[in-house]
Amino acid sequence: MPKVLIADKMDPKAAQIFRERGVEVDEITGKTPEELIAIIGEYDGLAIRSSTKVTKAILAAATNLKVIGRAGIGVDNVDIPAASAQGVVVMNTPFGNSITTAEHAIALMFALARQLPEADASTQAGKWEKNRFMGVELTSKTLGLIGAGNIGSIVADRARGLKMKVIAFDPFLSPERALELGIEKVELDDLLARADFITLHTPLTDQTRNILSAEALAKTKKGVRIVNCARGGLIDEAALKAGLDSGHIGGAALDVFVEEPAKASPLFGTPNFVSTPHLGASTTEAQVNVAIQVAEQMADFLVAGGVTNALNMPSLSAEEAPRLKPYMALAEKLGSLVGQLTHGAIARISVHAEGAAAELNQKPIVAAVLAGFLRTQTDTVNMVNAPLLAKERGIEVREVRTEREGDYHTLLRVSVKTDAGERSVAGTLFGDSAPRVVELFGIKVEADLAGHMLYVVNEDAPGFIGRLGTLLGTAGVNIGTFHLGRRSAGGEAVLLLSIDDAVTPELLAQVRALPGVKTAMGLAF
Ligand SMILES: NC(=O)C1=CN([C@@H]2O[C@H](COP(=O)(O)OP(=O)(O)OC[C@H]3O[C@@H](n4cnc5c(N)ncnc54)[C@H](O)[C@@H]3O)[C@@H](O)[C@H]2O)C=CC1
Ligand SMILES: O=C(O)CCC(=O)C(=O)O
Repeated sequence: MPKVLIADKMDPKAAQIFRERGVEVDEITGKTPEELIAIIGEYDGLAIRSSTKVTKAILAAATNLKVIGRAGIGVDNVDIPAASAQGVVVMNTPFGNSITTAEHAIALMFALARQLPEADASTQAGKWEKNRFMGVELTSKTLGLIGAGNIGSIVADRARGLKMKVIAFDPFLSPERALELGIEKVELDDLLARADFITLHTPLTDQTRNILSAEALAKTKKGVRIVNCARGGLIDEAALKAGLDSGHIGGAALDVFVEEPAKASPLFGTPNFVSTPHLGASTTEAQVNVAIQVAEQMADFLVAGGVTNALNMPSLSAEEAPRLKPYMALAEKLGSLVGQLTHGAIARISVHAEGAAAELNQKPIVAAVLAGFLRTQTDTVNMVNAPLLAKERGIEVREVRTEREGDYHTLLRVSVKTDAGERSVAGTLFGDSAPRVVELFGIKVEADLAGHMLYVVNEDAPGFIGRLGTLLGTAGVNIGTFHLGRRSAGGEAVLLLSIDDAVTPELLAQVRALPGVKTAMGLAF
């Protein structure tokens, strides 16, 4: 039974779903990295929010880990390249907390417009400072969105309901989508010059880090009010403090900080500064949503092989998974076969799906071919890191589909291009489930690829099979299955034999010494 660790506080629905789906679950929150390292080795899955930082060191100790599920959107607390390199799938829940976070941005906008936190503190301190707190209306003001994805779009919708004019800077926002959202797409400088309120809704990337730098803040309208519910690091905090102190910035509300947890900040205590401790996603509704979603996604993966919302692997629904499973087995075997039979640098691997195979999701099939192929070179490869490893090794990967059936109802062909040219192997599924190789470098065969195998290429001549059989019998090698194919009578022939034990170097030397043998190799699947 797969075992999952819930390492951050999560709605109890998550644990309930894991159990219902046959996944054992431990909830151990608030651990230090060292404590997590000590226990992570026993888990197949790790469910987190934003508190747990999944570093290289934690991954190195996570020897059984197959999936990390982030109950939320941002995955900047997970070292995704390290997870991918280790073959661990990383999933998030991209929509479950968007409305909640958008509402928090709107709440903070109101808090700034009416100085609600300061007015509250003053009133509860018995001061009744009615004249001190003069606010502004949101109606007719210009809201500048930086980032108009899921959350930005919801903020835009709510702001339009509040009769604000919404402009947005987002290089990836299409004019059609802007029109649909009823917002004006602008350049950043234009937004800075026109916005009365600015809210940020982008991930933290090299392009967005300090997008509100000292220079950008200097271009804003005097009195601008700024809200960041996305990620710390989008705003230069020192420049923000200077802008608030000088009065150029009329107010700022941060839910997120460069350093979290933010227990001390020069911004704390600054007039017109409002802060919350990364509460954007903290509503009952959002937490139930993300807990259910992350548990279902992780259970789908661990129990049925379904992949949803993965950041480092192609999607594969739990419904598709059973249909794809035999194809993935075939793809891995074909990849492994060409990997074992090919020497030297590989320039390209092409995966060609024909007939029924062409109707399927090709991404997992291609990843399985690459994993099978690369496993002949490294042990640490799986479907998650295989495309990355192939890229690192300079292998071009091609995907081809032909829906028309050829000789077989369904066929996968894997071709490798090396300095010596291009060669291919092909396989089909018998009864839609049993993988069989049906072509080996242009020679028709029909073999299951399983266990230990002896591969021999020889000149087709009478008596050869008898001599080989005698040699194997004398060497005490038991033959399980025997598959034969030839290019033409008297031409090149190929033999694939399954045997009980691994082929020894001594046996190979004897086989290679038989008259007519061109190549002999031991294979393992
Ligand atoms: N405070 C909190 O508790 C929460 C924070 N978040 C954060 O909110 C942010 C936005 O989330 P979503 O809207 O779901 O993400 P999304 O991926 O749907 O939208 C992000 C938008 O940013 C845009 N973008 C990317 N690079 C840009 C650039 N250089 N300049 C301008 N725009 C750029 C993208 O085109 C996209 O439209 C994420 O960082 C997420 O982690 C999300 C949920 C809760
Ligand atoms: O889980 C949380 O409280 C933080 C949510 C968040 O930042 C996100 O989903 O990106």
